[in-house]
Amino acid sequence: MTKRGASGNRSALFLCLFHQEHQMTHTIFIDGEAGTTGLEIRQRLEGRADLEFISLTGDLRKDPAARREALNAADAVILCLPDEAAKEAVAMIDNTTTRVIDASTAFRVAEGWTYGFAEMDAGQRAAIAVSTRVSNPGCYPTGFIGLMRPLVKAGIVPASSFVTVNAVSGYSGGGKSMIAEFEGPDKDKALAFRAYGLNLHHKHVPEMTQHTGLANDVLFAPAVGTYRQGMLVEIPLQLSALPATSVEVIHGALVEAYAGQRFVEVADLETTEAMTGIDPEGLNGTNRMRLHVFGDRHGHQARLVALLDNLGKGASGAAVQNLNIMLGLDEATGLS
Ligand SMILES: NC(=O)C1=CN([C@@H]2O[C@H](COP(=O)(O)OP(=O)(O)OC[C@H]3O[C@@H](n4cnc5c(N)ncnc54)[C@H](OP(=O)(O)O)[C@@H]3O)[C@@H](O)[C@H]2O)C=CC1
Ligand SMILES: CC(=O)N[C@@H](CCC(=O)OP(=O)(O)O)C(=O)O
Repeated sequence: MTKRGASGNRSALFLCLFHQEHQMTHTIFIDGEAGTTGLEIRQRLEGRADLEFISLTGDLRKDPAARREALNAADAVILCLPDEAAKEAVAMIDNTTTRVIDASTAFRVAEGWTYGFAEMDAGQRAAIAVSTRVSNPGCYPTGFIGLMRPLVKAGIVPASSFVTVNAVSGYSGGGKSMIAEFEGPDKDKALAFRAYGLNLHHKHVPEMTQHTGLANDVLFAPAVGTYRQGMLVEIPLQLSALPATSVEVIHGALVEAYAGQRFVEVADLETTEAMTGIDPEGLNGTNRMRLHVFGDRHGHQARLVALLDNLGKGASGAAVQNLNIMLGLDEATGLS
């Protein structure tokens, strides 16, 4: 491992470039590297001989000049910042070559950005591969869109439907401030379980609605629990309110939509019928998402449930998957 300035006099900015000794090919800058999502991305990229990293430490982390220089020196940047800082970072890029993956909510329904959910459509992976601006999906939307988009596309759920989604997340979903609330000195004051988003204006509603093709805003009811990581995203469906359908038809549509995908799987109906509960932490540490269709095969109701790690397929894992795709690599490099 050697350490050098990003280029020429850039070393005056104490901009440090860490790289492996051999065949360095792609230079990566993670803006917000010290945050919850940034740290997880860095861990997943650790030890990759094909990548070199620009890293800003100390006061330089938030220094506009140092960030501008890093953003323009990198081949690819991953923004792990609050929305406003992400917008600021994108505006600082004044070249046409730096490729951007934004983990925030800022650009998920924005013109000119590609939604970074590779499995959501046959052409999405190819679109990500050639895009210079990729917005990483939100954690809850990954579960919701994963379940709902194939059903709207197949006409099983009409686009005009009024859909509700319930969810529970570990507290790492709220970033450093929520982690401090649940792990800091006042942790005893944190509720074991709390419903939130009670004003019904959660920031994920636009992307959940737009990327499923639904015409009406989704009614989103999230909650957070006293555990760090992992989530369940659930869509309750009254099948009698839909055009003739069944648990088997819904399950079949999901199986067909995700056939051959490495990171999105559909639990078989025998498995879901035997389940008496579902653990939100069940896929922690992975980039996988598992979709379940619960319900009586001859019944009139179903509960569709996505299980994922909010920091895995819901954030950092997906960001690494998108980076791999954009760099023309096997999308699973460094992921499990
Ligand atoms: N946590 C999750 O499960 C998910 C998060 N996301 C999104 O990823 C983004 C990051 O979230 P998360 O990692 O949870 O948040 P954190 O609060 O844990 O981390 C954000 C980081 O950004 C840094 N930062 C803030 N403003 C600036 C700035 N102007 N310049 C440089 N650095 C700055 C913070 O610095 P400091 O350390 O000083 O506070 C912090 O290190 C958000 O947009 C979030 O919505 C997406 C999917 C899931
Ligand atoms: C528990 C919790 O607070 N979760 C966050 C969402 C975390 C997340 O993934 O938001 P983005 O994907 O949009 O960054 C929230 O509801 O705002």
